[in-house]
Amino acid sequence: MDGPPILTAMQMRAAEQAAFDAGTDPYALMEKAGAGAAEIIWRTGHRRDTLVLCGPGNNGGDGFVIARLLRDRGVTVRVAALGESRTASAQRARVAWDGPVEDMLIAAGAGQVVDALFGTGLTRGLEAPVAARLCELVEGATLSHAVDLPSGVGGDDGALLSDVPRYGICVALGAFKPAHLLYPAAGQAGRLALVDLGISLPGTVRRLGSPALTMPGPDAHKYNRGLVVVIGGGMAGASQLAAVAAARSGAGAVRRLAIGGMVAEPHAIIQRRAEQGDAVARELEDERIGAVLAGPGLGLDQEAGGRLTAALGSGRPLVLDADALTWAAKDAALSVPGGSILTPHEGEFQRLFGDLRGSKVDRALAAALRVGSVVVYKGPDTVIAAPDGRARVASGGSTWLSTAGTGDVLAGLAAGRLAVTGDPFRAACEAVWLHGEAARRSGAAFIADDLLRALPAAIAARL
Ligand SMILES: NC(=O)C1=CN([C@@H]2O[C@H](COP(=O)(O)OP(=O)(O)OC[C@H]3O[C@@H](n4cnc5c(N)ncnc54)[C@H](OP(=O)(O)O)[C@@H]3O)[C@@H](O)[C@H]2O)[C@@H](O)CC1
Ligand SMILES: [K+]
Repeated sequence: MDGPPILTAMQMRAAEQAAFDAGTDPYALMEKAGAGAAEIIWRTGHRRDTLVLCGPGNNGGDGFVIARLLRDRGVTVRVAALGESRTASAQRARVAWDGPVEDMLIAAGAGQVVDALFGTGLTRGLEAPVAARLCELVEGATLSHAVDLPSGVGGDDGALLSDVPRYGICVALGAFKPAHLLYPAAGQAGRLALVDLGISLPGTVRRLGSPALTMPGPDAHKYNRGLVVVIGGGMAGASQLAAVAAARSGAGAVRRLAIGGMVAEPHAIIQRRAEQGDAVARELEDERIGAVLAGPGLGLDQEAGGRLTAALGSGRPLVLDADALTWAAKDAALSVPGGSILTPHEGEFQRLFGDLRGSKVDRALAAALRVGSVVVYKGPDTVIAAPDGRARVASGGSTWLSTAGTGDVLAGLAAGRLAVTGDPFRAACEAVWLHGEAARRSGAAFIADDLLRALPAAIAARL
């Protein structure tokens, strides 16, 4: 679950400063960063003729180190700079490169381009002629690498501050930055690589890693493996997708409370009629219940409100999705109990929390703190945030997930894992990972039902 840390520019600078204070030589760190990046570029580009673009700061310094080390391996390397080097380490790296330095704005292209113009020190978009030339050079190359960050992206929030080309590989130095995983910036690199600089880093915000799941023990039975109740509504298919996802997430038993006709299969899902709030409340009195899911197909009529009110007042661990979030946004009387899991997409998030400031990670964390619950802020870059400040980011998954019913599957997985683990943050992380893995295994043009079939193999892969 714990992938590599994600640091803002300020956190990165603080981590580097702590390493310097503890005796690390700043120039040695630049050499290490440049060597790590050069190794990755060498492995992919080999002897391809290379143009390294160097900016005025330490990112440019990394570029001079990379140029020198590639040339030492026999690569034909040219360097083009944007002005003078302004930091002590960058000046030292520039002196160590004893070849010519061309003007970036008029330099000719090459088969491989390395962008070391700007990294975490970028404070504003590139001037239009610089951005235009950068795009021409990168798009004209067969291989391209952005060093630390694509020049022109806001490292902390993933915004595009000027025109940014699309790179083959982005080589992150020391740690991932939010822009490596948050869109639109995350879409500007085909692949991500990470160079470990060996410095100690804070780990509260991380990339989502693969979970370690466990088999049921010999004492397992359907109730101690987790009992899930899914509250249904007018759209039976949505709550059914969620119920099957909960069952296939490893939970021991799943009940679906239906308001109308029953769904034929699978037979493993127990279906009961519960149309009014008081009937739902009675169903939720069972103390063995490990998670209640409300939202998928719930409805927005008065009776749906009654069913949701019963869930909110049940005292059981909750997962709230879809219509439950719409209800919570429009009816201030419906307060979300702390310790729940909320799974809003962009529109639901906006309706619930309004315009929060900062990056998607910042907004998810602020929302989690406000409701005292885990927030799964969905999208091509899904952020899972806990009220204690932990966050995990899952990005770059299958874009085929943008189809009807996949949100119901995710909500069901979250409820299932919550019943299994009893830990909302862990459950949300496991659910997002399993959802992404089931999508990856389902290939192209799948439908939500296909994800359900892919789940057992996705789980087996992590046992
Ligand atoms: N710290 C370390 O020890 C290590 C750091 N490492 C590397 O350092 C990178 C961070 O370096 P950095 O802080 O020097 O910032 P960087 O991104 O090179 O640019 C800043 C310069 O650009 C300028 N500038 C900004 N925006 C601009 C614009 N739109 N158009 C024009 N100019 C603009 C800005 O000037 P100003 O804003 O004052 O005008 C300043 O001169 C990091 O990403 C990693 O690659 C690694 O070597 C590991 C060791
Ligand atoms: K760069």
